[in-house]
Amino acid sequence: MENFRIGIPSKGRLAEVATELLGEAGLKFRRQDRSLFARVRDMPIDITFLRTDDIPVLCAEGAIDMGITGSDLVEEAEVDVETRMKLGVGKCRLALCVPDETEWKNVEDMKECRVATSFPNVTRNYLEANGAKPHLVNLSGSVEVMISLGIADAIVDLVETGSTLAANRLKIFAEIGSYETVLIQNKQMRQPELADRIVRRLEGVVIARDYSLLEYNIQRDKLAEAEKITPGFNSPTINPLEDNAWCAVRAMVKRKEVIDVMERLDQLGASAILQTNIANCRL
Ligand SMILES: Nc1ncnc2c1ncn2[C@@H]1O[C@H](COP(=O)(O)OP(=O)(O)OP(=O)(O)O)[C@@H](O)[C@H]1O
Ligand SMILES: O=P(O)(O)OC[C@H]1O[C@H](OP(=O)(O)OP(=O)(O)O)[C@H](O)[C@@H]1O
Ligand SMILES: [Mg+2]
Repeated sequence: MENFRIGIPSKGRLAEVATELLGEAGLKFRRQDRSLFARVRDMPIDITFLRTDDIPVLCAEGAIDMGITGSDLVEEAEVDVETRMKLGVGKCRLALCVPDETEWKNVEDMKECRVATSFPNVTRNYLEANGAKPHLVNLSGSVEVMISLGIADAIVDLVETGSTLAANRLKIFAEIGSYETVLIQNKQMRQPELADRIVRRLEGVVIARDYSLLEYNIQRDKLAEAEKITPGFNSPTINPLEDNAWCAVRAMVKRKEVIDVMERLDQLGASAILQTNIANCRL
């Protein structure tokens, strides 16, 4: 049987993100200079390096069995693929943006305007659903300068920090959607067991990146309250201590909440509160 194929971006901001994720999930490969293929060590899998925006259609057509790309590009491609999981990286929003000093009050006002974008399908669907029939100017990049070049009145583009908008004296008028990097798969999967194995491995890495392990000692009569602060992924692990009035608790906590949770445990009277980062996990 032919090797299973995973398509990942050959360049751009998602190229390294995808390689790193797969590597942490134990799918190791080395890309030779400019080569379009790499074989995964000890697994019947080939990695194909592709343009990020071609990955959805190539996956739908069966050129690759799975792919890593942006969910914005999946939506724009309007193809029939299955999204297996969100990868917790590459988060951004697609927004309709206008000059800072705009006089428009809402999207319906923008009936006859010219909109520059590299997302024509999503843009048309959104504007038509909101009662506007725009003239679309289709571009593949540098969309933000099109208003000052005089060829558009508004743009639809990705926003992450908002610094590109600010630099061009633009502001968000309406948010169209939130997106992130995803793992997609062809609908007629030839090797579903292998696909599930890859998903499980990636889940281990994605969840581990998102959580820390918190351990602490707490008086038994305060345990119920402590458990409310750290309910864990399923439930916390409780162990007895030599002093019967105390017990040890171990629970997974969202990394971005760790500081706040530690503070609340401290206030409750917990001691020896330790945070450990998790490299990988199976839950
Ligand atoms: N700030 C951002 N701007 C654009 N895309 C982002 C941003 N943050 C995350 N992404 C995601 O990355 C995808 C773009 O990936 P791509 O491989 O084209 O990277 P790139 O760095 O924009 O490359 P290029 O220089 O070819 O434009 C988007 O479709 C989106 O899913
Ligand atoms: O909100 P921000 O953090 O400023 O990020 C958003 C900007 O980043 C992307 O451009 P990119 O760097 O991919 O350049 P490109 O236009 O050449 O694709 C995107 O198209 C926006 O212009
Ligand atoms: Mg780009």
